[in-house]
Amino acid sequence: MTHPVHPDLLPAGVRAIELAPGMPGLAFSHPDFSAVLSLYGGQLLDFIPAGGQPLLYLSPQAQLQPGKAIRGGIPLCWPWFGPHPTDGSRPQHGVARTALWTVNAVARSDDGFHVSLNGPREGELQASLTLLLAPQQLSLTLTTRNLGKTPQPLSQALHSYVAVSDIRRLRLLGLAQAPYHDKLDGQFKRWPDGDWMPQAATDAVVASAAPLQLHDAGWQRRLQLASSGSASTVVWTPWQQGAAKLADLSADGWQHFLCLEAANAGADARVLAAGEAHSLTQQLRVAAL
Ligand SMILES: O=P(O)(O)OC[C@H]1O[C@@H](O)[C@H](O)[C@@H](O)[C@@H]1O
Repeated sequence: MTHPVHPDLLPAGVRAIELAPGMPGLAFSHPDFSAVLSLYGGQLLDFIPAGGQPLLYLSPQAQLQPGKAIRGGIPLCWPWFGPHPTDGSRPQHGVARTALWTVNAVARSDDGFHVSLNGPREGELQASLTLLLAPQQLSLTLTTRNLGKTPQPLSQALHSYVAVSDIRRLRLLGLAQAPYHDKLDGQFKRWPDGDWMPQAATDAVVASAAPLQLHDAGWQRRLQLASSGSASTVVWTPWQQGAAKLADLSADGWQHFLCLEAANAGADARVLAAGEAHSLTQQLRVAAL
């Protein structure tokens, strides 16, 4: 395969790679971190602070195959989150994660690497993505523009698979008392008070975009998550029984991630007016516990 990005256009520390046949990517190497971005899906797959544990979980069983979604990293659910609102034949979580994205620009500054990608067009909606990969921190902004003449619905998520030492050794702070839709039983509930410790399968669309902290006792690490352009957060873990139904997760894979997704989902789905653009951002920062 000829890589879509000519190596001469890439700054020092960035390499054009092929993740699998037909799946081009970029590999970033910086004194303070390394990262891998798949152009298939516009999906950041890996981000590892130097000498530290990975920030993102990528399933060793992930299928790197055109037509399949990659299990791990930060999949982009766009321009609908979950099942298509009216057409059950369309793919779960939209079309962005199985589309080939193109590189608009890659630059290096004192902050780190700045990447801008162009994504698919679906109907009248056009996607683009910017990433900042910096020491101890990454930030993604998914922008949607309505190129048409009529209002267009949009729901989406930056579906981050946060890598963890052991899901049973976590405390999540920031969602106490927030209303949420429990997708497992269809009920509307309130998030429990105090710190939350995952203890069972969870699939929640929480009506909150408050900053989150994830304390990981096993890795002695604190992750800070913040978002903008969002009023909803999705918290998902399949736990053991749910994971057993996912062919692209190993038997113990569920123990090693918690999905914390900056979203426009549920009641937070948007309608973009003709010509309007909307940006959804998620920022993840690592600190010691
Ligand atoms: O298996 P997929 O399509 O990547 O989806 C994984 C999960 O993604 C979450 O965001 C959804 O809330 C869950 O319902 C879903 O099961």
